[in-house]
Amino acid sequence: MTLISTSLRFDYSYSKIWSWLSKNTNGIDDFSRLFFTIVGIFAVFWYTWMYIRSKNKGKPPSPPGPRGLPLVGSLPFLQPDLHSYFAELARTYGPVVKLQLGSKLGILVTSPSAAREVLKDQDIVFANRDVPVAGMLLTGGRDIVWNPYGPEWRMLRKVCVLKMLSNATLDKVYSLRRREVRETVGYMHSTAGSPVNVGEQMFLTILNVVTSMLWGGTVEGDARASLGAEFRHVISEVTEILGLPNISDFFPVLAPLDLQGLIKRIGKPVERLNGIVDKIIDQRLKAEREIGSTAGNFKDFLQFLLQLKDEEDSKTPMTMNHIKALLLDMVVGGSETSSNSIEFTLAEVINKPEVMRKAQQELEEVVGKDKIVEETHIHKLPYLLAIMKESLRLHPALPLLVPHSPSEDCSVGGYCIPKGCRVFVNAWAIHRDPSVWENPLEFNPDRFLNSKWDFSGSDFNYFPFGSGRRICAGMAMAERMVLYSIATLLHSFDWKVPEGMKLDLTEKFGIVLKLKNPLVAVPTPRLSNTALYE
Ligand code: HEM
Repeated sequence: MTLISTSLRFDYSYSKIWSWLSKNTNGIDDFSRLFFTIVGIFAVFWYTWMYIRSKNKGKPPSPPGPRGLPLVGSLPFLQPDLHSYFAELARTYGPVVKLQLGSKLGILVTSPSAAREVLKDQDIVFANRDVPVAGMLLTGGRDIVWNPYGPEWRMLRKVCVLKMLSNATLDKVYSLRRREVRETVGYMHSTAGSPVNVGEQMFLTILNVVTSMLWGGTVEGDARASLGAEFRHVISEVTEILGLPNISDFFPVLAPLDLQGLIKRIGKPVERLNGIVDKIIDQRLKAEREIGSTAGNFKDFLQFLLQLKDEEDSKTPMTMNHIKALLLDMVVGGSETSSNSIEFTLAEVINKPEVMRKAQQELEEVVGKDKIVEETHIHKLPYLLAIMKESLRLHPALPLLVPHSPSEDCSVGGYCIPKGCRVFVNAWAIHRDPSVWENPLEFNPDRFLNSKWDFSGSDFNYFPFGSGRRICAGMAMAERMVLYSIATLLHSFDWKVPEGMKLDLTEKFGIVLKLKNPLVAVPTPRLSNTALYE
């Protein structure tokens, strides 16, 4: 009986659907039409949901995060200072946060244990980059910074870390660092009593060191000075644009429209940078043709790289494009990072006169007031090292590192992290975590005296140079250059802000963190013998 009535009901329903679907609208009942539409939609959703559930069975959940708007996600809510905005989101949602940025998924990592999972436990999985459109324009993604993890990246990194920026090579080119730092001291002495734009001076110093290491023999005299000023302009333009959220990255289909005009804006400085590097390489090749190769005696990195290219005996040969990309990495990656760090350090020290006194006292004991600082002194200056560490804790040059990207689906902090997303490890926020650091916002170098923290990236409470395979390739050079410069500036001068001006330590986010308002300070010579400033 039940079977017959069920079958009759089914036949009845079936014929209703059929009459509706076949548009046989004779006597259509609006109610059943609506009913079957809803049931149909519900069935589709239900099957889809069951399918996704069965596929995701056993998979960890997605990280929590703000809901965002349809299509654009959280893009309209991004704030200019991404590092502090991301830290705020972490306070609301936890150490692993999901942030939908247009069609791209961003993952924010803001705890030492989650950072360890990304940079150590799953180092290889996360060793890729999500290359921004602007980064592609700069080097075609073929340099160390943007190259995916693989043989090409390994070859470039080996050349850079083991040959060009190794301690042994850096020792060989100390005279270049010394010459540039002494020149800066001489300039500051000649204008003593007047305000100095510290960041600008230190940028030129570092840039001259880096470029003399790279191609020192080629560009000399006035050309070198004007090249320095031009480089500063184009490099700060490039790093500024690299740090801006670009709609073309979040909606690749819209990339050709360049809606914010960022690609157009970065085009000019990139063209100029490429033009300068091309010209320098051409001049060198011409000189080698005319005078003959100087292979054998180490002259500079360009000579070394051209030699490597000619040898071409490895499986991953060095090409001219690689050489250009490496030179650009050194110039762009090495200059602003170091000079901004020196500027932040000096600003913090000026803000704390007792720290300046303590550092100068240490310098007097180790160097004396009748000699100049040499790089060999820096290993004997523990308080100065503590000052550098504390400055990089509060103001890490790359506050979100260079974003990493996983090569496969994986999990972090118990959450599912999909392949290809953009992972921001917020070193800046971790360095200010009150559960790790006492009075985290206070500049207090003492916390690093006799401490276990170093720059090796083995402790995930403190990693200003990153950690793991993608750790900074120029760490050895940065450490020497920043310490040597700070030691020399504090040994040679007393520093104060100009009368009537206030020291402003506000930061401005960019791929490289900077002071919002450049540090302008007045140096007063503190060594009695003027010969020590020549
Ligand atoms: C105070 C100065 C510096 C700081 C704080 C710093 C910090 C960093 C950080 C945090 C990263 C990213 C690590 C990651 O993604 O996990 C990085 C990458 C890099 N840095 Fe530095 N850096 C500095 C100076 C330099 C210098 C002087 C050079 C070269 C002359 C340099 C060359 C590079 C390169 C090539 C990479 C990319 C490494 C890769 O992707 O394999 N950096 N740096």
